[in-house]
Formats: sequence, C-alpha cells, structure tokens
Amino acid sequence: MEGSQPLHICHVHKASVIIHRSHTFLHVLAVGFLVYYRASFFFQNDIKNKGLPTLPWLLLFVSELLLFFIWLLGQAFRWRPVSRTVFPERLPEDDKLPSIDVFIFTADPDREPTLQVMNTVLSAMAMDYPPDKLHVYLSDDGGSLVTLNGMREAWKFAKWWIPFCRKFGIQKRCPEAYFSAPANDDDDDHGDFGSFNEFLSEREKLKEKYQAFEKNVKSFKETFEDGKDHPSVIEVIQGNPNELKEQEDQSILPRLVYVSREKRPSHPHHFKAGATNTLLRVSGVMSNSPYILALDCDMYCNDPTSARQAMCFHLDLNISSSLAFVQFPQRFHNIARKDIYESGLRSTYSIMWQGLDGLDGPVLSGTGFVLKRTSLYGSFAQEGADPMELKKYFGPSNEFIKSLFQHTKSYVVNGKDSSNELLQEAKFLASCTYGDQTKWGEEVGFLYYSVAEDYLTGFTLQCKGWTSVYLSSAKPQFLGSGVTNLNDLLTQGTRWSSGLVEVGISKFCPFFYGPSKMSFLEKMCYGYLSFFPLYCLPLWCFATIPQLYLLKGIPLYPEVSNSFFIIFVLILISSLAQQSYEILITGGPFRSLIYEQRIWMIKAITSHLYGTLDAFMERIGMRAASFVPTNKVENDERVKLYEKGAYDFRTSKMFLAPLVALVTLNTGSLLVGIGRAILVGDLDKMFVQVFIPFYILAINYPIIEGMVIRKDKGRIPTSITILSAMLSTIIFLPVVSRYPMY
Ligand SMILES: O=c1ccn([C@@H]2O[C@H](COP(=O)(O)OP(=O)(O)O[C@H]3O[C@H](CO)[C@@H](O)[C@H](O)[C@H]3O)[C@@H](O)[C@H]2O)c(=O)[nH]1
Ligand SMILES: [Mn+2]
Repeated sequence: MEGSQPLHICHVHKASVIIHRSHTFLHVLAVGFLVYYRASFFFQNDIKNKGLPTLPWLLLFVSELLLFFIWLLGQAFRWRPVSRTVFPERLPEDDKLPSIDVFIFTADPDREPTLQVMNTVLSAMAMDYPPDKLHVYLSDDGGSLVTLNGMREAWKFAKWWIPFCRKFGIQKRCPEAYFSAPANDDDDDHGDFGSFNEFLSEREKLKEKYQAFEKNVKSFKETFEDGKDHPSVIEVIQGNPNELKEQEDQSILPRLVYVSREKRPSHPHHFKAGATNTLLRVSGVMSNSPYILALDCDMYCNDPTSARQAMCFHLDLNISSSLAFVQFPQRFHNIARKDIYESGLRSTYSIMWQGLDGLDGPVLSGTGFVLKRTSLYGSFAQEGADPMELKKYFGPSNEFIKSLFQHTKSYVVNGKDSSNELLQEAKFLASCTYGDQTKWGEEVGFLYYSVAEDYLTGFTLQCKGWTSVYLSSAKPQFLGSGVTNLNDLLTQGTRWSSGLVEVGISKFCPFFYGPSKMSFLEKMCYGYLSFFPLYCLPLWCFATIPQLYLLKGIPLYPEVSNSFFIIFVLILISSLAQQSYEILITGGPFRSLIYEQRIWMIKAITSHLYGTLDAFMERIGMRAASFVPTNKVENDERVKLYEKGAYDFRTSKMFLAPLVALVTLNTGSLLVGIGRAILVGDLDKMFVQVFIPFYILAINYPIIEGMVIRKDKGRIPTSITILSAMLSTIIFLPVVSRYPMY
C-alpha cells in the first residue's frame, strides 16, 4: 500500500464481548444445575416403585441436552464480534484497479420476473467502476428467450441510463427503485439550480424510456420452449451498430454477456453451483477478470461503490494474499414494518456474520460477495504444471487452461470471424458434459455436494487457509426481495436445512473434515450452521411430551416449591435476555422478540424437520437433491396481507397439518391443565406443564386466529383444521391411555 493511510479499519465490539462472555458463563452454570436435576432422577431408587415413566424423562433430558449443545455452538459467534469501515477514496487511480466479472443468476422466468432480473443487470452495469473493467454475465438456467430478449432491451436502455447516472451522480442505480422514489433524492448530486432544471427534464425523458423498456420486456411472449433440453446459447449483447458507434459503446458501457448452459434431461446440472462453474469457465476465456462479484437475480446494487469497497480489502497487501472473498450482507427492499416472517435475517447478518468476521471470516453466502477467481482453482493451477495433469482437473479446453495463467484478457468477441472461434470455445465450455471426468464441482469451482453450495464451498476454502471479511454498512450495498408468505419461507427453509444438514452428516462435517487450517471457534460456528436445524427434534418433544403427560397428570418438571424450579425459570429468563439484548444492539423493534420465536417454532415443526429428514434420505440414496428457486413475484393481494402483518397460510398440507395438530393438542392440554388446577388443585405440581402450552399458544396465537377467526383468503382452510384435529386425536389418544390416570 502506498502512503500510511489504511484502506480499512476494524473495530472490536468490546462491550458486547464482555456481556456475551459473562452471560455464557452464567447460562452454562444454570444448565449445569438442570443436568444435575435430570440425571439424579435416574439414580432414584424408587422410580420403579412410584411407577414413574422413564421414557418421557429421557426424551426431555436428551432434548434439553441437544438444545443446549446447539446453543453452546452458537456462542462462538458471540465470542469476538467486529465491524469494519472502508475508505474507497484512498484507492489507487481507476487505471490501476483490477477488473471484475459480475455473475448474475436466474433460473425461472415465471418465479423470477424478467423485468426484476434486468433491473439487477442494469444496476450492476451502472456501478461506479471503470466500465472497461466491468463485465456482466447473466446465467440463465431457464434457457428462456424472454430473458435473452430482456437482455437486448436492457442493453438499449443502458445506453441512456448509465450516462444519466454518471452525469447527475444518481445513487440509486437500479432504475425501478430510482423511478419509484421522489425526484429530489438528497444523496444525488444535481449541481446548481440551472442544472437542476436540466436534470428534471432529463429525468422525465429517462422515465419515458424506462416505461418503454418495461413494456418491451413484459410484452415479449415466448413460443413454447423446453428449458430443460437445449444446447448452450451464448450471446455477447451489442446493440445495432448503426444506432451508436461501437467504440462509443465501449467507452461508456461494460460488457454484457448472456449465457445459457447446455441442459439435457439425462444429465445432472447441479443447480446454482453448476451455473457458477459454467460462468467461471466461460468468463475465463472471455474476460478472465481476477475478481468475481456474484449476485442472485433479485439482488440489485443499492450502493454503486460496493465494488470499490471490496477492493479496499483485496488491494490491501497486508491481507490480500490469503483473502478469498469479501462478503456483503443480504438485505431486502421489501421488509414490512412488522417483519412477521423474519425475512430480514437479522440474527444471521447482524450478529452471526459479524462474529465470524472476528474469527477467520464469514461464510460464503451465495450472493453479494467479491471473490478472488484463483481461490476457486485450487493449488494445482501452478505455472509450469503438466498440461495433461491440468486437463484432468480443468477439462480439455486449451483456451481455458491458458486462461489460468493469464491475468486479464483483452475482450475479443464481437460476433465476427476469428472471435467466432472463441464463442465456439465458450459454448463448448458451457456444454453439459464438459465437467465430466474432471475435478469441477469436487476440487475446482463451486462444490456440487450440497444444495447449500455457497456454505460448503466457503467452508472448504477456509479449511485450506483462505480467509474472508464481512462488510456491512448503514447503507446496504445490495438489496433483494425477502420472502413475504409462509409457503416461500418454509420451502426455502426446507432447502436450506436440507443442504446444511447434508454437509454436517457427510465427510465435510465441520468437526472432522481435515486437514483444516480453521480455528476451533470458527469450526464451532460452521458446526452450528450445519446442525442447528436439528433443534427441530427437541422442539417437537417440547410441543408434545409435557402436554401429553399433563393430560395424564404425570409431572415431568420440578414443582413450584422445589428449589430446582428456579433453575428452569432462570434459563428461560436468560435466553429471553440474550435475544432481547441482541435485538436492542441491532436496532430491531422489540416486537421482533415474538415474531422471531414464532418463526423459530414454526420452522422447527415444519421446514427444519423436513429438511433434516431430506438430508438423511439423500445420504442413504433414497432421494435426489432438488432446488426450487424462491418465488420473487409480488402479488398485490398477498403483499397487502403481509404489510398488514397477517400470515398468509396458503401453503401445502404438509406444512399446515403439523402446525394445526400441535396447536390443537396444546389447546386441549392447556384447558385440561386449568381444569385440573381448579378441580384437583395440583397446579404446584404441574405448573411448568401448564405454562409450556400456554407459552406456545401465546406466541402462536396467529395460528389460532387463522384456524377459527379469520375469514380472508389467507386463513387456514377448515378442512385442514378438522383433518389435523382428527389426526392429533388418533395419534395422541393411545399415548394418553397407556398409563392410568391418577
Ligand atoms: O438451478 C438453479 C437454481 C437457482 N439458481 C439461481 O440461484 C439464485 C438463488 O436462488 P433463490 O431461489 O433466490 O434461493 P435463496 O434461497 O433465496 O438463495 C440463498 O440460498 C442459496 C442456497 O440455497 C444460495 O445459492 C443463494 O445465493 C442464497 O441467496 C437465484 O438467482 C436463482 O436464479 C440457478 O441459477 N440455478
Ligand atoms: Mn433469493
């Protein structure tokens, strides 16, 4: 680095460190007493005599231990949280900046509206970075003409949009976001008053052009096409040469390339990891930039300086040699005031990733990262290596092998003569068999093993000694669309947990995979992420066992007068205190306390259970992996429900039935508990078991509302309520009647 001014600084959150560590100590102490209480039960001589059932005790004990274990792993995130500040103004001159390939992924024009995808493309093209050093690639796994047409339209609009953004210092470079905000954004730099009028008239002109663009994108209809069976299609998007001189284009616009890899029904395509590897190869022979910015199709650039921010780390000679990627948070533009689905991912991006950043670095998070290309190539790509050996790793393309040792490549494709060869090579690199018998997906590029490809790939990078940094700023660098209905939330949650657990129970298990250069605390964090979905097992137990035994009048917790009762109370308070503290320091509204617990419970009962089962079934070969892209279409009626804070229960029976059945069971046992308290007068003995269903129902009141009060379309259908009530009776009745009431 030139001069003495640092490009970035890092602050340790000292107060949080002290608070978290002391809290961890106290909480562990309390759990120690709980373990003593549970364990001593088994050493009582009179269990048999009293006829007390040991199975529920054992289940509760194991549940408590498992939940505690997961919690303990989670404390590693709280060990040393840090945050960072960058100084992009101290970066070297533009001509010294390295070039960047931007990868944008889309898979399904029905779930991912083309206009939205094009807005992401435009926002990336308009980033504040030298345009000749920016190459934007769109991977279209849908293989859709609608998307290709959208790209051509986006290119035409970009020719107006990008100069406009530059001239007036526009900050919101995603056109949709820009035109839906008022004209006088204070962040923009309009110059003096005279030019403000000029600005207004140009803005009007641009708005008309945007509307025309929108119309062209939306009105394009596809003649039937099968997105799952087609050859690779690669097109360097360039306007009509007569419209604007090519050279002029080049000086103002970054390159834009459409890539739809070959797909054949008989050939696995490995979802997003496969798409990423295709883009790595294709871009390798086309632009071969040393850095890659990856974006999901809904994640538009909200801060045009994000690429420069990332360069503050990549160009810092003190850390750059081992730095694999800079991760930005996933933030969303559509989170309602009441974030009832917890789609803001508060804890992940404001607590956990900051904690990882204080250890060896954050987890690779699929989108919003700037990664060093060579980190994905492994250590085999050494200069002087045997070319035949290299082909075993990277496949047969000579052009691609050459690219491994060339740092950047002048852009040559323009659709004519010699460059046509390069386009042919690129198509070859995008063919579905290219990776066969190579190390792509195993040791090179993104790994295919899990649908949580980002998590797994980042994990293996860090095991090899690569580091990462996390940069979260007050102004989000990227904004995506968060989920706004229960169905999308639970479908996505099922995929995530299946992908994560799959890693945990494989040879990649964070605790055993090696040799690993990762610190123990970092391993705990990775272990937490792989195993936390298993909290579904304890939660299923807590939602059923105390309730069933309350119905039978058998106590499973200490009575109020027992001194161990206070331990259970303390553990509850301690957990709530930790969550409240974290909501407080991350600036969340206090009601999140309830929303987050509700979603925590709902996901345990549904998506985490299914995801975990899925992972085990895949492991034994009973199921194939699947990746259903999250729906990004906004439906007015459904968005209204979301903004009102009402759950949209239109989802499958598979998700609703267990929720309704457990709410029914808990209601039943709460009523019986209250009845017993009045008639039998054993509230002292059964207090905890009455309190648990009470707490569950209080947190999940909206489910009761959805079952019996709401009349709108988003309610829970009566048929499901009846079905689940019957189901819960059939399943639970035998358990209740096995032991005599006394
Ligand atoms: O076969 C596929 C499936 C998906 N995608 C793209 O992958 C991105 C992420 O998919 P999305 O449906 O939005 O999934 P999310 O659950 O929201 O994604 C999170 O989780 C994924 C792993 O499960 C990561 O890949 C993502 O980056 C991360 O944002 C989207 O742009 C898709 O178009 C593909 O390119 N090919
Ligand atoms: Mn997404």
